[in-house]
Amino acid sequence: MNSQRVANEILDKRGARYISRERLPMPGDVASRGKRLVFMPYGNMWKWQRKVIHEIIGPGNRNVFAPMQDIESKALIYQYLTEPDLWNQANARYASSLIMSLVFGRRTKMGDANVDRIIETNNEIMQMFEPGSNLIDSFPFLVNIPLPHSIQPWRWWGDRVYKASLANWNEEFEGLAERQRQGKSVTCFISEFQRLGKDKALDRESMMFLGGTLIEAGSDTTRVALNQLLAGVALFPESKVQARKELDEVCGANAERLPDASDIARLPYVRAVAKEVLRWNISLPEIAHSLIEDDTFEGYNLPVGTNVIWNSWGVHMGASEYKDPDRFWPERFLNEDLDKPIKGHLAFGAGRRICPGWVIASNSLHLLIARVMYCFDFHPIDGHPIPVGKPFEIGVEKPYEVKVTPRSQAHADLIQRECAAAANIV
Ligand code: HEM
Repeated sequence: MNSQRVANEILDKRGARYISRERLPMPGDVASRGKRLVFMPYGNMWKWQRKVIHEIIGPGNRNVFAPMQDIESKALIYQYLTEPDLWNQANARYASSLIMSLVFGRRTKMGDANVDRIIETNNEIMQMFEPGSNLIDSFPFLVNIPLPHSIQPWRWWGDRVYKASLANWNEEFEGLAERQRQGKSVTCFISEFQRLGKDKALDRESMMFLGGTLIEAGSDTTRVALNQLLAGVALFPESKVQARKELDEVCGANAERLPDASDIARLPYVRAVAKEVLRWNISLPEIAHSLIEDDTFEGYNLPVGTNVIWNSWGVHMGASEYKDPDRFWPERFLNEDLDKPIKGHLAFGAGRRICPGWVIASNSLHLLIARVMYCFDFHPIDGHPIPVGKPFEIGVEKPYEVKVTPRSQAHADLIQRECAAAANIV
């Protein structure tokens, strides 16, 4: 699907039909045993898990998790101030720590061993998406042939990733159980899940996959969005000037105080930046939906089982969809849909499989953008042009070079005063 019009017609308006996922035997069956929500076909288990996620981290509970967004964004800007060259690792730490706090109630530092292992297995899952990376996604019938394990190399890889994922998540479950025994646990997705008795409905392995999938789905995406922000502001500094007009009005032109969550309603430009960050030079891949009954669309016959996918780069960077698409220009989102974070782009997908973390993700972005744009300047570095016009690399290495500096001494002092404690992760 090469336009938002068609994607919305199909995925939104006819969403109940386009609700399943493309069958990907390697990441879905072998490496997940059908238990990773992202690859799960439509059915009772998928419906139940989506409902529980909505209940626990949906719009009704946004305030429960707001303190985590507050403390992690403070820790991030403190790291920008004190270790500016490590901005990429700071972004990764922020994203991992936020989602880990949300799911297991545990903050994480740079170089956290289990986070690194989780990122590694997640990268392997992403590699499984790449065309030609494995035989069974091209020839799915192979997965059902009872061949000896020794002649199925795809199973060696898939089984290893499956076992590694479970071992990583088991460590988090054990850690949480220990904190609960010691009376040191904080409210998080899994503790709410247990409090509501939802754990009674799932075997332990499925519960581990549910928690683990949230970690996987919520960390890289947030990190990549942050990388877009820094590049967009560095290349198009007029966005910073506009953002600061409203930020200075609300928080003072001389670093009087940090923006906080209660300011966001008065910061429309910041909310527009969040949408532009998700659109501009989009780097994350899309995931196909699959049709559960026959359909016809504008002359095409689409039988049950057809996979449909939106062309994320083509839509978001296409001149037929957006004026001057290469320009990081948040003003384009200052319209009647500004307060609908999922409208005007497809970065969270669409329809019944739309990202269930979009409320949390949007709130995180709003607070972060307000604080980062209020306090920091970003500049391209001579001899290291920021490569736009194709998606940034989404691996853990720096996708580009950028210079991070505090906006003024007063802003640096403000960060020292208000954020040092948040960066002290024990
Ligand atoms: C900037 C941040 C994020 C972006 C850009 C993003 C984007 C996406 C996209 C494009 C999809 C596929 C949607 C579709 O098929 O229509 C998705 C699915 C998903 N996302 Fe996110 N996401 C983000 C953050 C999060 C967070 C914070 C969480 C968890 C708290 C999360 C959990 C999930 C899950 C569980 C799925 C699978 C849904 C399903 O298959 O039914 N995401 N996300």
